[in-house]
Amino acid sequence: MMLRFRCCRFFIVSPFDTPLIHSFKAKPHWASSLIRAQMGSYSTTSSCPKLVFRQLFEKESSTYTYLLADALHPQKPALLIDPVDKTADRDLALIKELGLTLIYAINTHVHADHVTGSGLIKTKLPGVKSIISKASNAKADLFVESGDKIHFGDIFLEVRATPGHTLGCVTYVTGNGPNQPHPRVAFTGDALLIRGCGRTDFQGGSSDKLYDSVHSQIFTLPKDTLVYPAHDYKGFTVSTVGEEMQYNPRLSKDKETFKNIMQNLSLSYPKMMDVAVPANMVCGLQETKSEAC
Ligand SMILES: N[C@@H](CCC(=O)N[C@@H](CSS)C(=O)NCC(=O)O)C(=O)O
Repeated sequence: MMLRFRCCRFFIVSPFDTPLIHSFKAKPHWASSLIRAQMGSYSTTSSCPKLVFRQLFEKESSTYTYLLADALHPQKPALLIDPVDKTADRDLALIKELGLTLIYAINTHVHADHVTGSGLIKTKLPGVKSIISKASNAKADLFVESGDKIHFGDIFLEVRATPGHTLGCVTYVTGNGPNQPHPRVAFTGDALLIRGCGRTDFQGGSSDKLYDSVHSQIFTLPKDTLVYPAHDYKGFTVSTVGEEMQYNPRLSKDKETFKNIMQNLSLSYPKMMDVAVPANMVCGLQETKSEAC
């Protein structure tokens, strides 16, 4: 049991190198403990032999798709979080190369800026099941709600409802347990972006709800939890709960300030919105409607 736990630990590596280690030595013992504790919240380098993890990027919509699999399970069951239609072939080729068995195509919400790859993937691999939240009102094979667990091999994701960007947004968090990845990993969709958050001006968006969702469902996770969002527009790849609690320029503020910021974002509507939203309500394949979901 101990061996399995160690095997699945994400190794904490300092994002800083030697000069900071020197400065540790110059400080009293209590100060270095404090710095080490704070560093734990910001460390993002990880390794876990059991968990296959790939962050994949679709550059037109700046979308991240995540591939996860249990490499130690005989079938190597895998899932994709937020696949994009344009990069579905790339992702499926990688899955084949790695000898994984894709079982789920999962969405964090009904996206407005790109078409999901779920439907397309299902036409190519009919055994794959699509998953989305019940609250999204979209078509899929399986619907999840807060507290549900999605198992792939011996690893699972826990579902946390995080409405606010859209009504049906959820965050998927790796399980809390001795044989689960450590630190935990949160796939936050558009609820929490790195140093930002999803807009709240359409699709049932609400800045009031988003603030509550992030503070109650994400900022209550351990501070070293890794944060992987559905988009990044600034070149960031990963953050942590502790880092976003401290430095997120929107969500580290009080609720009234946050609501004011969100009201004044003045973003133009996503270019693909009129195509993407109706398509994503039916798994990304409008022409074949719900049969493909
Ligand atoms: N320019 C892009 C859309 C950019 C955008 O609005 N992104 C959304 C997430 S996708 S609906 C968002 O919430 N952004 C928050 C922010 O602060 O940027 C396009 O035309 O597709």
